[in-house]
Amino acid sequence: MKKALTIAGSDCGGGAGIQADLKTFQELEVYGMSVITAVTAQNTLGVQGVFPLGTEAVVRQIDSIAEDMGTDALKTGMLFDSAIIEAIAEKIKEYHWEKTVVDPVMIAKGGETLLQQEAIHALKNKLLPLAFIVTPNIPEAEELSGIKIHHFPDMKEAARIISDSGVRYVMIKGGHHENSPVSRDLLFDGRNFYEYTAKRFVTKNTHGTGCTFSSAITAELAKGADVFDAVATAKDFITAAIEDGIQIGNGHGPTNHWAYRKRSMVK
Ligand SMILES: Nc1ncnc2c1ncn2[C@@H]1O[C@H](COP(=O)(O)OP(=O)(O)O)[C@@H](O)[C@H]1O
Ligand SMILES: Cc1ncc(COP(=O)(O)O)c(N)n1
Repeated sequence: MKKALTIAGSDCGGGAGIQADLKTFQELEVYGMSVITAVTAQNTLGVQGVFPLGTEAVVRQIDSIAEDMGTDALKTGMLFDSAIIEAIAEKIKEYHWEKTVVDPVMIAKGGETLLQQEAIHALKNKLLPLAFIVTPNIPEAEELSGIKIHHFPDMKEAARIISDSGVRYVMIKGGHHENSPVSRDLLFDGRNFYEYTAKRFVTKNTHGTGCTFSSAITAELAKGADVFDAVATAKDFITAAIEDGIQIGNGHGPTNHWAYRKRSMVK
């Protein structure tokens, strides 16, 4: 069985972070492992507390996995600060991990900070050069590129700038374009652009969409898919998960990780 690792924050509410990643790995039939960078107290209403674990705890978890089991692909999510990012970058180099998906989580949907401002430099300069693919949403792409994204052509310009950091593929997610009838994501390979478009659903149950999407890419890469097939499957997975989103809690409910497999069983 292929293995996938997530290095991210815990969401006790189960919709985002480590919990969303492991559910996605399971649904896509890879063996899931996790390295926790921070524990959050969180629910569908927002983030009530953030408790980082510190670099030693992160490094020791990575070593435990690498020295025994290894992994076929990995993703990073919430990383909290530059010390944690630098420690992870060193480990990715040490273990020659090539299939690294970086989801540059910065701010929760409710506006709470999940990455310190001081860490953005380390993310760009230490982690992105080691990454296979980076998956920013629109505000994250603005932060990484330094330009404002108003329209689709701006996404292309931002992707070009982010690509200069040395990452192989840039995938900018269009989920934040709320007035569009479609959800249009853009992949850039350093030369050409590829669009992944699906129906946009009007729903408030979008907690964990980015985590779920990037972990689905990771699972597919672990199984040996190329980047285009991995992104296409991840897009189908997240679209189904959003369409069947779950009304749990009083705020932004989670997506439904079971929806994709349920549909393929019905077919
Ligand atoms: N309302 C929606 N309907 C359909 N797809 C969506 C919707 N919101 C987001 N998506 C898709 O979900 C994925 C995650 O995007 P996004 O929500 O922008 O990420 P993040 O959670 O990091 O902000 C992308 O493929 C995006 O196009
Ligand atoms: C621990 C943790 N990691 C990431 C997110 C971002 O979630 P989203 O996927 O909705 O952007 C979150 N809210 N909590």
